[in-house]
This record gives sequence, structure tokens and C-alpha cells, in this order.
Amino acid sequence: MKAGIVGATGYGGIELFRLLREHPEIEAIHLYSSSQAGEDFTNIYKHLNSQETIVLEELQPDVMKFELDVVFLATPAGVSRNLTPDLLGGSAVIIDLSGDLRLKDPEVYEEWYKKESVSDHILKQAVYGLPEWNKEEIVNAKVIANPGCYPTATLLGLAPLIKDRLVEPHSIVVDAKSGVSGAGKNPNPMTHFAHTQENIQIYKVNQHQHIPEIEQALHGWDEAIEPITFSTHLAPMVRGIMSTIYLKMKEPITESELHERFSSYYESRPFVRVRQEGNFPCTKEVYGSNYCDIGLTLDPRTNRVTIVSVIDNLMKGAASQAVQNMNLVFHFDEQAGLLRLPVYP
Ligand SMILES: NC(=O)C1=CN([C@@H]2O[C@H](COP(=O)(O)OP(=O)(O)OC[C@H]3O[C@@H](n4cnc5c(N)ncnc54)[C@H](OP(=O)(O)O)[C@@H]3O)[C@@H](O)[C@H]2O)C=CC1
Ligand SMILES: CC(=O)N[C@@H](CCC(=O)OP(=O)(O)O)C(=O)O
Repeated sequence: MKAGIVGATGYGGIELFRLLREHPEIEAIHLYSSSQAGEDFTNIYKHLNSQETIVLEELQPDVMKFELDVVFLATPAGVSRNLTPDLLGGSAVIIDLSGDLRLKDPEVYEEWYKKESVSDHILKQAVYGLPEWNKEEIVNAKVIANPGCYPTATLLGLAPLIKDRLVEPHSIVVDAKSGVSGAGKNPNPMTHFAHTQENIQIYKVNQHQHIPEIEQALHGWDEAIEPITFSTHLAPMVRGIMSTIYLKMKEPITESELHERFSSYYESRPFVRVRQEGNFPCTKEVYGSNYCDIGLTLDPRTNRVTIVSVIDNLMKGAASQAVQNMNLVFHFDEQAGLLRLPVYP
């Protein structure tokens, strides 16, 4: 099978290349660049230390859509809005890692992303690719909107309770932290080493573009859910997301019932690992892997539940989740090319 990566020179793109290179079903990978076509990819990423030359190709959607079986768009918001219409109509399945195709209401996209939305008929074709809860839709998709990194961690932490409408609708608060690679490869004053090292910083307070994405999915499960409080922090690490979620249950629940619910919900979902009572995950324990690890507890004093959900933002938060979606669309083993243990320490 032939795969293409647009935005291969970025952090999501190089991670996709690493995964697809080792994927048992991928025979050829084409890499595209809008700024460095003709350059040797192995000169840009020296860690590849390859004897072969891998030339970055110019973007030609008219050719790509017939020559490729799958094309990953690992490009900034606003790019797939233009590329997706040109890539449709051929043989290629499109998997978009940006936020362009995730929000079903174009006005909501424009409000939060401050960019023009893709047209409504393309949004209607795009399937939200969170395999743990909508595998049935993903297997028939031609266009996939790969979820955002924070929404992946947060939604996997909330799903087992929201899907059964067990949560007080106004009670959800999410406190999330990300490593710096979440901001992409281009440095800026906020991500500069001298600023991030030995520092922790809140950003986009009440304005993060992942708020409507999380709320859209929550409403799909329980339309009564009210606006959530969601805060994002930049942590002095390269990879990792930790979403710490606080909520109140509608009815009393015991600690063991809570664990039983999560464990049975995720038993058949190989990439979500639920910790035993009293055990909470940290970001290092999923580093470089497609796992989402979840720990949770009930505070009997406040009757509040705390859920801790961790992922690697470049993997389950981006590239490896995109490969998991590809596996489902092409009816490969869902775990093909993804069965790697986290890198520790
Ligand atoms: N980093 C993360 O943890 C996550 C990122 N995402 C999303 O995935 C997407 C990629 O992120 P990331 O890899 O971090 O970003 P980067 O900034 O690291 O890379 C983006 C790449 O897109 C290419 N690009 C830029 N402008 C254009 C354009 N106009 N047309 C075509 N290609 C363009 C560039 O490559 P070139 O100049 O060679 O074309 C660039 O290397 C973003 O939308 C991001 O929000 C989603 C989840 C997690
Ligand atoms: C650390 C950091 O800056 N992270 C980015 C993640 C961006 C992202 O993944 O954006 P989309 O999902 O909208 O494509 C942020 O918080 O905006």
C-alpha cells in the first residue's frame, strides 16, 4: 500500500514517517513539502542516518489522489481546508491531523480557530477518528478528522461515565498539561528553552480551540452536558499530555464500582490501560507509545471524582492514532505497527 505524508518535515510528520516505515502493510511512502520540495529528507532529519536519499516531493493533489491509497495531512490549521477538496474524488483516503475537519458547525470553527472553515459538504463526510468509541463509523470513512491531543486524553477519561449519563452536567473541570512538542517544530517566545525550562505556564485561558471539540463529543454522548472549564498548561518536557478531570456524579458510587466501570469499558480496547485502585499514571509511562493510561479515584468528603488520563501527544495524540485509524479503514489488525512499549525512563 502507498502512503503519503503532507507536512512530513514537521513533528507530526516525522513521527508518522517513523511509524509507517515499520508498518507491515506499507510498501511505499511519499513525503511532501510546501517549502523544501527537492531537498533530501535525511539531510533535514539527521537521526534517520539513512544510506538512501529520500527526496521531498512537491504537492500535486491531482496526481496524489490517484497514486496514493492514504494521505496524511500533518499541516497547520487552515491548510487542509484548501487541500481536502482537491484530494477528494480519487482512490486516496484522507486522514487530517489538524483541527480543520473536526468541528461539525463551520461557525464554531471560525469562532475558535479565527480562520475560514472548510465547506459544509466536506465537514459532513469527515468522521471523527477516536477509535475507542466510533470504530463502526471509522471503518467506512473516506475522510478522517484525527482528534486533537488534549481532546483524546480528555474524552477517553470521560467516556465511560458520560456515555451512561452518570455525571452532573455542570460539574466538569479539566486541568491539562502538555509537553512543548505539542506546539510544533517552530520555536516561539512561549516555547523557547530559556522560558519553558524550570517553568510551568497556563495559556489560552478559556479560549483554547479544543474546548468546542471536547464539548461536541460530550454532547454526542449526553446532550445535557453544560460548558466545561478546560485549562491548558505548558510543562517543561518534550512529550506528553496529562488531563486531570474533576466531576461530580449524579448518584453516589463506590470506588470499586467506579473502577469496575472503567475496567470493563476498556477491556476490549487494547490501547487504553486502566490502573488499579490507588494507582495513577504519569506521562513517562506512555512516552513513545499509542497507549492512553487512566487512573481514577473518588473523594468521599466532596463526592468528587478525579480522573487522570495520560498520552504521548505526538503518538496517541496525533501520529499513532492516525495510523490506528488507517488500520481500521483498511481492515488491517487495529494494532498493526503500533505494538511498541513506551520508552522508559
Ligand atoms: N504536535 C502535536 O503534538 C500535535 C499536532 N496536531 C496538529 O497536527 C498538525 C501538524 O502539527 P505539527 O507537526 O506539530 O506541526 P509542525 O509545525 O511541526 O509541522 C507542520 C508542517 O506543515 C507544513 N506546512 C506549513 N505550512 C504549509 C502549507 N501552507 N501547505 C502545506 N504544508 C504546510 C510544514 O512543512 P513544509 O514547510 O515542509 O511544507 C511543517 O513542517 C497541526 O495542525 C497540529 O495542530 C495535532 C495533535 C498533536
Ligand atoms: C503545547 C501546545 O501549544 N499545544 C497546542 C496543540 C495544538 C494542536 O494540536 O492543535 P489542533 O488540535 O487544533 O490542531 C495548543 O495548545 O494549541
